[in-house]
Amino acid sequence: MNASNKLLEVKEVRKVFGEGQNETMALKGVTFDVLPGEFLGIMGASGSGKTTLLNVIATMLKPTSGQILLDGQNISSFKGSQLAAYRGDQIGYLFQQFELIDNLTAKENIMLPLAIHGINLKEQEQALLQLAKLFDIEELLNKFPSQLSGGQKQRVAAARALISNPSIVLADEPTGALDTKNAKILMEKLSEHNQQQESTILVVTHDANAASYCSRILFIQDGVIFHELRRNVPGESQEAFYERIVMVMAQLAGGSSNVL
Ligand SMILES: Nc1ncnc2c1ncn2[C@@H]1O[C@H](COP(=O)(O)OP(=O)(O)OP(=O)(O)O)[C@@H](O)[C@H]1O
Repeated sequence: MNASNKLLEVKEVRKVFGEGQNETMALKGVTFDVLPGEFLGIMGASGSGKTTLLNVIATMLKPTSGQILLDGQNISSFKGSQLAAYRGDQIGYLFQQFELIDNLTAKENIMLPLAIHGINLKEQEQALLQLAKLFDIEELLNKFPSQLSGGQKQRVAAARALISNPSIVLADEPTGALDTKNAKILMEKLSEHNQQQESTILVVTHDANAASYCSRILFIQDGVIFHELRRNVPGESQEAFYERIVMVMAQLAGGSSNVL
């Protein structure tokens, strides 16, 4: 761990797509830190820059300017094997549409990140079983994605994101394709993992219910962070935090600047 104890440092990150008349400035100087063990939510309207932000952290996009440090190391400068190691070992990614591989079983999908990196799968059985228990998918491990419900698929995908014990899990609208009940189950399980294993999770979401499981929420609008909510723990119930999130969202939708 670096001296500052910050896991992730996002510094003045800008991202411009296209040029001239087609230019879109998706991120206009975003700065924030993530501490180890945080469950951080990123909220904002459609087109506000949430996915772009997640993708520059995941190194799927290169920032136009600014820096992103993980454990003090500038990830934007990573190349070759260092970049592959960052993507493979340090990051777990959870997608809205699950992105499971159809012709692999649930177990094979979960183990895939380890297999790709030549890790001895036998030695990881214990980790697999723990995650399968947490996400309640023990009975589903030998099934193929086509045999699973959406909620089950996303819990398999969550186990895959966590199996390599990444430094940070990046989740892009992980409840976006789920019904209310399955969204709640997924967020409860992620929250349990975050609290028990002190995993660090960054989740982009439109959904105030999903966001209410987070310990802190950054609101992004037009490519800048303009508001932050922190759950007051201990003391504040999830319901009370949810109410505060909804209030900020309502003020923003109404164009009010009272929250700033
Ligand atoms: N590859 C791209 N080329 C050009 N413009 C892009 C590209 N990706 C995103 N943008 C633009 O950047 C801005 C931010 O997009 P982004 O996808 O990050 O928003 P978002 O907050 O994730 O939206 P949503 O909630 O709808 O997914 C938008 O104006 C979008 O049109």
